Amino acid sequence: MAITEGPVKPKTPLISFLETLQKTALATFGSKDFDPKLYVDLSLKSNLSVTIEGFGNLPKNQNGSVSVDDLKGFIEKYFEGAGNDLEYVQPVDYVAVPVGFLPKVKNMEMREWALEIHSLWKNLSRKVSQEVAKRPEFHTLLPLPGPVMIPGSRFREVYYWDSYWVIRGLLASKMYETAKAIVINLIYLIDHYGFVLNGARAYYTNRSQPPLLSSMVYEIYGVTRDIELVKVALPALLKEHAFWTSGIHKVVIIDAEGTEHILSRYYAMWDEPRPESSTIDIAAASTISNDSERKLFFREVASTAESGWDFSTRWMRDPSSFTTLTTTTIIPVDLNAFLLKVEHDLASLAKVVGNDGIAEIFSAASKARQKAMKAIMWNEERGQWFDYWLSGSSTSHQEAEEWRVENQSNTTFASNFIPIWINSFHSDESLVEKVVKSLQCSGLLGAAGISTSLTNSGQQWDLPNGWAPLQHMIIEGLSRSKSPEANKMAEDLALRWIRTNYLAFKKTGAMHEKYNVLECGETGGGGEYIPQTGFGWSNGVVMALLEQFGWSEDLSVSCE
Ligand SMILES: OC[C@H]1O[C@H](O[C@H]2O[C@H](CO)[C@@H](O)[C@H](O)[C@H]2O)[C@H](O)[C@@H](O)[C@@H]1O
Repeated sequence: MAITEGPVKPKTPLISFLETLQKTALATFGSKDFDPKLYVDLSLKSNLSVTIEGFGNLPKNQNGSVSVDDLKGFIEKYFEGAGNDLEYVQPVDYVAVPVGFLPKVKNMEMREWALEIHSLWKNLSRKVSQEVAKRPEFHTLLPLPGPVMIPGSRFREVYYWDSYWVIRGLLASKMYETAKAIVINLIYLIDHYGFVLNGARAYYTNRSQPPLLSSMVYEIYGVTRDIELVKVALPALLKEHAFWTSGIHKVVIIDAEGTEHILSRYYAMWDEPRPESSTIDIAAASTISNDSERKLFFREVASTAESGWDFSTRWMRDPSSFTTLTTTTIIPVDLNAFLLKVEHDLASLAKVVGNDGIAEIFSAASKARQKAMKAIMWNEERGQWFDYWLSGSSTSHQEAEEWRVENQSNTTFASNFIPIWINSFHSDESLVEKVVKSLQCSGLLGAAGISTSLTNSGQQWDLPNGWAPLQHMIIEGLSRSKSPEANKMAEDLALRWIRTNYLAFKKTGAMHEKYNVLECGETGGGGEYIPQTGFGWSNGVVMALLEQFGWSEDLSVSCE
């Protein structure tokens, strides 16, 4: 199904120019080690018009390149370095050894390692320079009211869903003020843009990322009992819920019994190449000759980025062809599980501030979504929830569609197990039993944890990569159920993941954003990881798992 309609956000003049610069840089420097994002993260030293004039004066070759010296000189003269508009800031609540730090980690070597990771928060902590608010048109970085934790590596700005696991780690580090400041920044984004952006950059204003803000507030409240934070967050969370459950994100499905269900999907307000990956997206679209089809493809690319799973065969009609991305026509299991969690959280946070009316509305909403997920996504024989592929008799995103058994995907991904993270699923013992069996023989489990998919496609969200956030949610869900078998599985998977991170850290001196789950201690592919800086959500997951499970194993034990 091709959905042809949908809003598109305007592009800023600075982004348009930086994309031109990015293209020129690729033609000039070549593709080896080329990172397109670097160019859209630069900030101006002088007015854009002066900069464009300076660029126009560079002698150009026919292929669009300029001389390497000319381009280097131009960039130096007219731009501040990428990331220079973010300042290092010492977190106010950082202490080298927090009181009550990871009480279950008794082993001295592991404690030292955990303290080393804890100390990495200092390296990832940033605040947006005041220059950004003074002259926003000079920057693609967006102003924010407080300090943030960035993922690290090439990601120089705060990210939405990464922040959830960063916060879980900060809570283990007893850095409650830093955790709250991140939430306040995300609320600020909702106040200004109507939703939490993918990340705090002007080129991310066309999409969000998996909605986990309510979970951040819920976790912080659980530890700090800070009612003021809940009061501030609630109106923003209500706005965010509306963003995900109406308009372009809303999908209506009529089940086999004729009951209508409302679910959600990813849908970016963008139909051009992503500025941070413009050269890559243009190359990917080179086989598409038709303009409107190219626009559809670019929307699918941006919508996949909204899913956080950029990229995976999960979203492709033909796993061997990237241009068959069709994310907007898929009802994703994980997105709907996250929204179910938002609804549960809103019900309980509303109660915290004494608003029983809102609590009732969201308690009813959560029941409706849980029912919808059962009717549309749950597969009793397989013991998993599956993404649902819309068949799309229409090009509108508002019309109801009838459920068809053949439209339920039958491909296993780690996302099929994410609902087990949600209380109303993991409290159901017979359901947990089925899910545990299914996960056990899913083929996703390896020496180093839970793989993301079974397809070795070369895409970063496919085999052989295992990602920290997915491990954490599945492990946490299993550990919270009453089933001893599920608890045992959770502990086993947690230790596999901790060990993988530990061995990789010893080998490379760095935390990585993903690991090869087939081999323990492997670092996984892609990206550049700078030793001693850590990677935000990976640090957070390890800290949270160490807090929950401790470490009782002999470090010399191998991964078999
Ligand atoms: O630069 C390309 C893409 O990078 C981001 O995606 C990846 O990193 C994020 C930060 O750690 C993470 O949240 C996401 O799940 C990763 O796939 C960015 O989010 C994309 O929008 C962007 O196009």
